[in-house]
Amino acid sequence: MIGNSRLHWAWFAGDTLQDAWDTQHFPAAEVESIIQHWTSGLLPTTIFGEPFLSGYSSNPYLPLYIASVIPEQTPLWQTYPVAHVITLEDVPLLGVYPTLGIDRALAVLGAGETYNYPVLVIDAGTALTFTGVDDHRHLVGGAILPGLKLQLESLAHNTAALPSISLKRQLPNRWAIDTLTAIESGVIYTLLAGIREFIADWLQRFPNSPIALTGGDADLLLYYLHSRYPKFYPYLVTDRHLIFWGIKFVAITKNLAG
Ligand SMILES: Nc1ncnc2c1ncn2[C@@H]1O[C@H](COP(=O)(O)OP(=O)(O)O)[C@@H](O)[C@H]1O
Ligand SMILES: CC(C)(COP(=O)(O)O)[C@@H](O)C(=O)NCCC(=O)O
Ligand SMILES: [K+]
Repeated sequence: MIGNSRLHWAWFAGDTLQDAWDTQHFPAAEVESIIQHWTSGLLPTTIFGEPFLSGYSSNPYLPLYIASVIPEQTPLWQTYPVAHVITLEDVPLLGVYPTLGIDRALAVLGAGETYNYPVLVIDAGTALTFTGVDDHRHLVGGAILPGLKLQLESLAHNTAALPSISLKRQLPNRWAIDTLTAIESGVIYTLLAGIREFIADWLQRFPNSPIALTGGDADLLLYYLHSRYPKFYPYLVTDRHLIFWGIKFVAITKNLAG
């Protein structure tokens, strides 16, 4: 999965997830040399210090399923001889609109297949997105806002006095009396209040629907949500692999591997 912040990798043997990890984006020349390694059977076990297809060393023609929200990066990986690019047409959801992000479609499909429909996915990635589908796999809709890191970075980058901060696993004082806590408080409590509204509205329409959290900030967000809104506890799950479950479903049902 080519996301806006980084690449998300999963290695499947049959339909069993063996390993999952993230790497940075690679420049074109680097991608070319990675693919050369794969196709020549010389598989590096680490790239830039990240595990990379570790444990996998025999068959260089492992099929590669690609989903991407960065159009320019997709063709770089398509030079691999058994690359399959997953597009919205491959995803068995009804009522999608043409520009819906493939990550959102796959995550909500993966969530529905794993936790049942109807389902709401909250993806706390570069952007934070809500994506809901009903029990007929029909897209209800969703929303997009800047993710946690993006909110913090945009404050730091567009002001003279505000520093760049990262969030801790602890709720700040709402009524802060220092700058760092004031930023934390503003971003966290506003985000949580907004998320609460979306969840409450969703549960009103679809009582008992599971709500699946994914993306780089899912664990932190779940911690905050549990602390602030314990009544949502029974509905919330975190699953970092929703998109991979979606890709697996598409790959198996469409038999994309041929
Ligand atoms: N090592 C990391 N690199 C980048 N982002 C990270 C990392 N660890 C946690 N994060 C958090 O994950 C978020 C990005 O989520 P992710 O799901 O990786 O994004 P995307 O799918 O858009 O590439 C960032 O907002 C950041 O706060
Ligand atoms: C909203 C997104 C930027 C989220 O990307 P991410 O944060 O996961 O990298 C991506 O799903 C996207 O480009 N969507 C297209 C617009 C839409 O979904 O309506
Ligand atoms: K853009």
